[in-house]
Amino acid sequence: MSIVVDGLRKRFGSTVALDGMAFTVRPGVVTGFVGPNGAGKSTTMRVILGLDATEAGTALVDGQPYRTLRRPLRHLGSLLDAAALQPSRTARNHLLWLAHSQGLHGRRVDEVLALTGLTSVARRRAGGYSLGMRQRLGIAAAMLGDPPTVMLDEPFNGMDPDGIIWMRGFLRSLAVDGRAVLVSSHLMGELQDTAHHLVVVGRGRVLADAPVPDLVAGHSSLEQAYLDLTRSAVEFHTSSEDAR
Ligand SMILES: Nc1ncnc2c1ncn2[C@@H]1O[C@H](COP(=O)(O)OP(=O)(O)OP(=O)(O)O)[C@@H](O)[C@H]1O
Repeated sequence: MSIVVDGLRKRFGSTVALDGMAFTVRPGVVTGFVGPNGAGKSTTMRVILGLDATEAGTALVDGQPYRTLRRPLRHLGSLLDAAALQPSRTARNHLLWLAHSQGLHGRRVDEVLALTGLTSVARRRAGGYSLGMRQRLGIAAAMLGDPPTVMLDEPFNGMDPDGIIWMRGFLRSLAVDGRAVLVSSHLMGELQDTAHHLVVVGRGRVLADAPVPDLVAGHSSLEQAYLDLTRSAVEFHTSSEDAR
């Protein structure tokens, strides 16, 4: 298994962000990570990267905590926040800086620029990029280490229709290559015809974890299946509501 998350628990003050989150992400599969606002998707991804601590549970990448991996970008490429870049650097310099800081060959920079369709704008300052272009740049950075596992938080945000079509094809091509892909979204439609498997979460826990055809069975559409599953989990979970 590429990513294994088990029994994660985390609170922010009285807010329960993760309440026993547990799932696995497998190679050759696009796993959609979906749930309403505040369900705990971003927090889970931050925990996987070792950016947030938990009160309980484990998150392993290739069998190890991410922070203990010697060359982490060669194991897991991730995009959490497309806005997190140095605006005065060109996209190419941003990637070159990242590659060098991680001991990766500069040659890979031109490959990931081509992979994400950014070659013609690579010498522009990243600060002038639209959100959709920043998402592509973030994905280019995630692909620098040619990782077998890719984790993207809301990569469709800010993408125009062309970008959305490109993103869908890109995600599926990663799976065809045999990579494990975890991609979050709070809009079911974005993952239609893209994800093979869905982990549906609400209030910090897994509500369903199944192949897309299994989830759709018995519902009029995938969207309806999602709405039925998450109906009881659309409000934030606070300790005063925690009656268990
Ligand atoms: N740094 C923080 N401080 C306080 N509360 C936080 C913090 N980060 C997350 N939370 C809370 O933890 C819960 C889970 O948030 P998280 O961002 O992980 O959800 P999400 O599923 O990614 O939501 P969205 O779809 O809106 O991005 C929410 O109630 C959120 O308000």
